[in-house]
Amino acid sequence: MKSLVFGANGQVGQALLHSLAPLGAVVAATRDGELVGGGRCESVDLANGTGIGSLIERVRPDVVVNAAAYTAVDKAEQEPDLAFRINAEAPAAMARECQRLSIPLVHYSTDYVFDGRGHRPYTEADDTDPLGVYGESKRAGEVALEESGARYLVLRTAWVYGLHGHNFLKTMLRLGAERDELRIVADQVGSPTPAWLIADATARILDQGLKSSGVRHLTAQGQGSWFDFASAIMELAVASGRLARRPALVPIATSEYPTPAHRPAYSVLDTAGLRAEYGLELPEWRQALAATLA
Ligand SMILES: NC(=O)C1=CN([C@@H]2O[C@H](COP(=O)(O)OP(=O)(O)OC[C@H]3O[C@@H](n4cnc5c(N)ncnc54)[C@H](OP(=O)(O)O)[C@@H]3O)[C@@H](O)[C@H]2O)C=CC1
Ligand SMILES: Cc1cn([C@H]2C[C@H](O)[C@@H](COP(=O)(O)OP(=O)(O)O[C@H]3O[C@@H](C)C(=O)[C@@H](O)[C@H]3O)O2)c(=O)[nH]c1=O
Repeated sequence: MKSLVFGANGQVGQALLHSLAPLGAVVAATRDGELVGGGRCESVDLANGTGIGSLIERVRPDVVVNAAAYTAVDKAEQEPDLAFRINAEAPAAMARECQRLSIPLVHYSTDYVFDGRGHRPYTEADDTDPLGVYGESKRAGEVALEESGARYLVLRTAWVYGLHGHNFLKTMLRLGAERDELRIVADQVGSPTPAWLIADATARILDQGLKSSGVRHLTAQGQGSWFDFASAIMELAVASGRLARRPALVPIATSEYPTPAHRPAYSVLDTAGLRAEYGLELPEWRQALAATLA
C-alpha cells in the first residue's frame, strides 16, 4: 500500500511516517520539500492549493493522509482567511482529486468543533458549534469531505502532544524548567492524546481498509483538565529526571487566563464507534503520557 502523507513535518505527520512504513511505501509532502529529520520530499504549499491535485495525480497513492493543518488557535482569530485556506480549501481540493481517482482520504479534525457546553462525551452524531476561527475552519474541512463524494475518514482527535513539535507537553517542560510557579486552567476538560497513538490507530485502520466513510472520534481514554495534564507531566518529568524539580502548580479559572480564542470547557469525545468498527483498544491518557515520556 502506497500512502501520500501531507503535513509530514507536523506532530502527527512525523509519527505517521513511522507507523505507516510497515504497510508499504510512504511518500511525504511538506510545505518546503524538506523533512525536519533530514532529507528531501515532495513540496506543496497548502495555502495556495494549486499543486495539490497534480501531486496526488503524479504519486497515484493507494491512500492520501492529510496531517497538515493551521493549528495556531489564538493566531487564527487574526488570520481567518489563511486558516480557512489550509483547513478547509486544501482538504476540499484533496477530496476532489481523491474522488476523481477513487483514492480513499484520511483527514484529522478537532474537539474544538464543539462549543463545550455538554456534560457527557460527545458522539459523532452531536451538533457542532465551534467557538473560534480554528474550530470553524476545521468544521468547514469536515463538511467539504462529506460533500465531496470521496471515500473518506475524518478522525476527530484532541489535545495532541508529543516529544516533537509545538504542544502543551513541551510548553510545560520548558516553563517548568524556567519558573517556580505555573498557573494552569482547571475548568477546561478534555483527553490528552499523543501523536503516536493517532498514527498507530491510523495504520491499524488502513491495514483493515476503510469500512465506511464518515467522522469518527479518536483520543486516549478518560478525561482531565489542563491542570490535571500539567500535574501528570510534572510528576512524570521529575520521576524520569527530565526536570530537576517540580514547580508549584496553581489551578485557575479560564477567566484568569484570557486568550484571543475561546476554548470549549468540556470537549471529551466518545470513541466507542471507532473502537467497535475497527476493534481498536485505546489506552487511558495517563498511561499514554507515561509511555510517551518513557
Ligand atoms: N495539535 C493539536 O492539539 C490537535 C490537532 N488536531 C488535528 O490533528 C492534525 C495534526 O495536527 P498536528 O500534527 O498537531 O499539527 P502540527 O501543527 O504539528 O503540524 C501541522 C503541519 O501542517 C503543516 N502546514 C501548515 N500550513 C501549511 C501550508 N500552508 N502548506 C503545507 N503544510 C502546512 C505544518 O508545516 P510547517 O511545519 O512547515 O509549519 C505542520 O508540519 C490536524 O488536522 C489538527 O487540526 C486535532 C486536535 C488537537
Ligand atoms: C501555557 C499555559 C496554557 N494555559 C491554558 C491555555 C489554554 O486554555 C490551555 C491550552 O493551551 P494551549 O494554547 O497550549 O493549547 P491549545 O492550542 O488550545 O490546544 C488545542 O490545539 C488545537 C490545535 C486543538 O485542536 C485542540 O484539541 C487543543 O489541543 O492551557 C494555562 O492555563 N497556563 C499556561 O501556562
